[in-house]
Amino acid sequence: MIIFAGRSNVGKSTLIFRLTGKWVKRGKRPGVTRKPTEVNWRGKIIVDMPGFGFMSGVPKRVQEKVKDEIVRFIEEKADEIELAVLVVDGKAAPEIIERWEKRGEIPIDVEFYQFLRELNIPTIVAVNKLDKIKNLQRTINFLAEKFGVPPSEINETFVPISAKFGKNLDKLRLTMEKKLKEGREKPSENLKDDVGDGLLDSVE
Ligand SMILES: Nc1nc2c(ncn2[C@@H]2O[C@H](COP(=O)(O)OP(=O)(O)OP(=O)(O)O)[C@@H](O)[C@H]2O)c(=O)[nH]1
Repeated sequence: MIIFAGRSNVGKSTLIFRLTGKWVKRGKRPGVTRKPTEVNWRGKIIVDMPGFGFMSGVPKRVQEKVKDEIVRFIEEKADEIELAVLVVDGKAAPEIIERWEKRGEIPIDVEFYQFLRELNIPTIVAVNKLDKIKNLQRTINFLAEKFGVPPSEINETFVPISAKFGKNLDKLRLTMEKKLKEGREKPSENLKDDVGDGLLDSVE
């Protein structure tokens, strides 16, 4: 299972169409609460998650509910999810992140990325709307810093694309295939042992 997630209106559906040739959520009105939509593609299930974050005309209470449902879905399916593609609007994301930080809140994209990594789900950030980004390198570096991605992992994590204009999608496909092949990081078992040891140490 591969999931596509991101704020509302970042271009998730356009991207899934570009990659799979399948339209998800046809005829949907923006901001309408809905369930994750699944399509079959090359023997895999592709899931388009509902958009999270601000949606014009949607009460905050509903937005929170959507977010909770997404989190629950991912936690329940964590073992089945081989890859997550977090789609961000490369033009809007830096401004939104700064706005949230100024308010003293953790930006939802940052929170979401870290949530996926905590679940050990391999994650790619598709930096969409490349056609509108003025300084690409600066944007990527900014996002990497905020998401806590070390410089050595930037290339395999952030892929600038334009879903609408079909730009750089080959790079995204290759990166997705690479991550799928690599699978999950294995050290979680050792990590668990270490954590256990640490706890025992402190008891003794
Ligand atoms: N300029 C530009 N616009 C894009 C690009 N990709 C998508 N869009 C536009 O962004 C808008 C939202 O695209 P959708 O694919 O519906 O976005 P979504 O993330 O599925 O939206 P939700 O259903 O709200 O979650 C549409 O008007 C798209 O045409 C891009 O690369 N560049």
